[in-house]
Order: sequence, then C-alpha cells, then structure tokens
Amino acid sequence: MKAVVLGAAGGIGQPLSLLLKANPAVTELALYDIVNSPGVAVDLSHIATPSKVEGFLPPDDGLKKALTGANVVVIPAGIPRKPGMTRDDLFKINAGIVRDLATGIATTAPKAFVLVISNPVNSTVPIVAEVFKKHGVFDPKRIFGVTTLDVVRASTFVSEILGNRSLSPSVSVPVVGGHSGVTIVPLLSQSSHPLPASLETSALDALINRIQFGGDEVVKAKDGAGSATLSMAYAGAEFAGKVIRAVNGEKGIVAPTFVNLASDKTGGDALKKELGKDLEYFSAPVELGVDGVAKIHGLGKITPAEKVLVEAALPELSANIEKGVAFVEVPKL
Ligand SMILES: NC(=O)C1=CN([C@@H]2O[C@H](COP(=O)(O)OP(=O)(O)OC[C@H]3O[C@@H](n4cnc5c(N)ncnc54)[C@H](O)[C@@H]3O)[C@@H](O)[C@H]2O)C=CC1
Ligand SMILES: O=C([O-])CC(=O)C(=O)O
Repeated sequence: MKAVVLGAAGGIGQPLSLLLKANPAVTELALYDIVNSPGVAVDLSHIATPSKVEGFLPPDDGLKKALTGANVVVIPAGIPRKPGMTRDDLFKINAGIVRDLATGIATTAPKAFVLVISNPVNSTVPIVAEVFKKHGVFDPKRIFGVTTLDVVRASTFVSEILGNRSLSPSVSVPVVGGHSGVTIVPLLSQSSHPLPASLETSALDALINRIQFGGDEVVKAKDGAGSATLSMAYAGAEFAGKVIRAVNGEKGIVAPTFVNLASDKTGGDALKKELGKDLEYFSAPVELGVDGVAKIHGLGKITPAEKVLVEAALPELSANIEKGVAFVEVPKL
C-alpha cells in the first residue's frame, strides 16, 4: 500500500504525513512538495513503523517518481485562507496547482485513489475529474473530496452540547452537500446521539452555523497564519485510513465524501433524483469498497428544516462545480 502526499511539507501535509507514517497498513510513503519534502521524509523515516518514506522535489521528475506505483494519493497542496477570504477566493491559485498535480497522477498513477483536500474542494474535485477525463482515465469511483473535517467538527460540537466530550469519538452525524459555508449541511436529526428535544431553535441554529463556518472560526483564531491544519490532518488521516481499509477488503465502511454522481451503478442517479437537481457532485455518506465508491447513499429521512438547508446549498454548489469544470474543459471551437 503506497500512499503519496502532494503538498507534504505544508501545515496539513506534515502532520498528515506523520499520521500516515503511523498507519501500519501503509507500506510505502512518498512525500512531494515544491519545498522541504526530503527533510520531512528523513525526519519521519526514523519512526519505527513498517513504511519506507521518501521525499521528492520538482527537479529530476520528482512528481513522477513520487507517484510511481501509488495506490492512494492525498492532495493538501495549495494556499490556505486568511481572514476575510472565502474558500472560493483560493480558486485563482489553487485551481492551477491541483490541475497540474492531477495531470501528474493521470499520467503516472491513473488507477490511484485520489483524495482532494485543497480548497475550494467543491471546485478542485471537478478539476481533478476533468483532467482525468482529458487523459481518458476517469473513474468516478476513485476521486474523493475530503469533507471529513466537517463530520469531525459535527461530532465534537454535538458532544459539547450533550455535555460530554468523551462521547465525541462515537458521535456520528452525516454531513452532506459540499465543503464551504451554506453548502455544508449537517443532518443533525440523524445523529447517532440525538440532541435533547428541549434544545431551543436558536441553539440548534447556532450549532448548524458553527458546523458550517467552523473553518472560519479557525481562520479567525489563527489571525493571518492560515487555516485548520492539525484537525484537518487528523480528519484526512481518518478518511485515508478508511479508504485503505476498504481497498484492503474490509466491508461495511461508510463515510461522507464529495463524489461524482455520474455512475448510476453506485447510486448517483437516485441521489440526483432525490435532490431534484442534475448535480454532477455531492457529498453524501458513501460505502467504500475495493474499487473505491461502492454505493452512494441517499439523504435518508430528513426534517423539513434540513430540506431547506439542502435546497439552500444547491445554487452555490452548482456554481462552484461549474467553475471547476470550466477551468479544465477544452474550449469548444
Ligand atoms: N478539505 C478541507 O476540509 C480543508 C482544506 N484545507 C485546504 O488545504 C490546503 C493546504 O492548506 P495548508 O496545509 O494549511 O497550507 P500550507 O501553505 O501550510 O501548505 C501548502 C503546501 O503546498 C505546497 N505546494 C504549493 N504548490 C505546490 C505544488 N504545485 N506542488 C506541491 N506542493 C505545493 C506548499 O509548498 C506548502 O508546503 C489549502 O488550500 C486549504 O484551504 C484546509 C483545511 C481543511
Ligand atoms: O476554512 C478553511 O479555509 C479551511 C477549511 O476548509 C476548513 O477548516 O474547513
């Protein structure tokens, strides 16, 4: 199981690489960045876990060398937000970075499972897919937008409201839609640990808002020094770990993730019907299997208020997706 991190020397990349190094299911770990990755790799290589670690830089075909033989590629490369910015403001720089890295994957490791962390996820995932289409290697089951941090935040904040932080690892809340502001839709009515019936509407609204804008809370607290890195590394390693377990044959693993709905076989059509919109991508609970996406679940039983939140997510989501697709699409003559 060769895992590759693209953007491995960054705020997310370093702790994520550490957590992947700590995962005994990973046998080879390749770290690529435009700076510092060889040093990070040597540092991690002293840790007594099975994987061999190597670092690569752009010269001498570093990207190609890092990606050769890759099974799972995680992409946290790109700039993070500063206060006052939206995730969409990152598009200008990150779209080109993700396109170029996706080109490397499409040409060197087209069968790898690609986990996209770089923002704006609602647009960068379509960029990866369009690059793969251009190279004739697109498989909708193998490309994932990592929305796990929204799920992790939902678990944490719900456990706080329940007055018991020690519950947080077992609190499970599906978060659907996309990964920015109102496109993040927590389905709190489906929480494994129900919220108290006495919870005031204003408190419920505040909880939803905190999950939707949790990223902004960190951006504000870091005050110009970036956005969530450590919690993102934790979430990214958790999701990558699930993909690795599923690829290794473990059954029944389900996690929300932002995926392409093109494949009827995996339930994409049914979800589009449920949404009442011909969306190309959506984050929904996905059952993972040896080939990646095994089954995209529907929204399940949602409340009228949650239906309103889903409706509110669709226009922004659709615009973000279009923007990503258009960035790569070959202009029609
Ligand atoms: N999906 C999610 O839930 C989250 C996504 N993010 C996003 O993750 C991205 C990275 O965030 P941080 O690690 O905090 O940023 P950072 O600036 O600390 O690290 C980014 C790394 O990417 C590298 N990089 C830049 N261009 C590259 C290229 N062409 N090839 C390889 N590496 C390249 C940089 O050298 C740097 O080491 C941002 O876009 C951020 O918005 C952040 C938190 C949560
Ligand atoms: O808010 C940001 O820019 C980073 C991010 O995606 C998150 O923390 O959810």
